[in-house]
Amino acid sequence: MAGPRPVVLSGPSGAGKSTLLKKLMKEYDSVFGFSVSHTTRSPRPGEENGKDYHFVTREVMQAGIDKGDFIENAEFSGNMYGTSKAAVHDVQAKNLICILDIDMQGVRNIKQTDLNAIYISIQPPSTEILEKRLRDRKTESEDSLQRRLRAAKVDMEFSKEAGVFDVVIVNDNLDVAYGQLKDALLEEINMVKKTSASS
Ligand SMILES: Nc1ncnc2c1ncn2[C@@H]1O[C@H](COP(=O)(O)OP(=O)(O)OP(=O)(O)O)[C@@H](O)[C@H]1O
Ligand SMILES: Nc1nc2c(ncn2[C@@H]2O[C@H](COP(=O)(O)O)[C@@H](O)[C@H]2O)c(=O)[nH]1
Repeated sequence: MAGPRPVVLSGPSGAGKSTLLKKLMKEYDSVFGFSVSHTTRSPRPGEENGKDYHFVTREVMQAGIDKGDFIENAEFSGNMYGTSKAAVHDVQAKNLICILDIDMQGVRNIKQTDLNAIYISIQPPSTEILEKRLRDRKTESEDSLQRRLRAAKVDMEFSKEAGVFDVVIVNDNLDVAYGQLKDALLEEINMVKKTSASS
């Protein structure tokens, strides 16, 4: 479908993707729409089904994958995650910039599609700071935290691969990182604003 280019935000768990994208969607609520993924993990306190994720069982998720309902799916830290075709379509149908928050397997898979996305990697200043942020968030068991830190090491290397990401943002100071994210998306934001003003 023609329309604004989707934005893929990726990077280690705990790097600050959700924090940054929530700020963006708050400031530009009529410009961005979130691609609500499916996952088999349990909801965290405050997370809403259908808003943060579609929380489903493995059986339901696998059935959807087998039916061809997903653009991409991956196993991360012991759970399944995936972007359904409907999640992206629902946002694009409103002429909004679709934001996907996905891991590096998702990035590789989305790159094989015709989505023509803008790829942005959000990285932590260091593994030590990442670990502190994840621990302070208090959402993970020790086992899940260790899995996420192992995945983070691979992800931090992946972000350095030439030609994968259009922009790599180190989220040290939140306001600085947010400014960099907005700068990277300014052209697309202005395009959507212009289109909605003329319609
Ligand atoms: N620049 C920052 N400085 C300090 N703390 C931050 C910063 N950015 C985010 N945080 C905090 O770090 C924690 C992890 O951030 P967040 O949940 O946004 O990460 P994430 O990349 O979306 O993780 P996941 O992939 O697991 O969903 C949160 O508690 C958040 O408040
Ligand atoms: N490949 C995909 N990865 C996804 C999707 N939705 C989220 N994610 C990534 O999973 C991890 C963990 O998320 P959490 O909410 O359990 O902390 C994180 O890196 C997300 O970016 C998806 O649909 N596909």
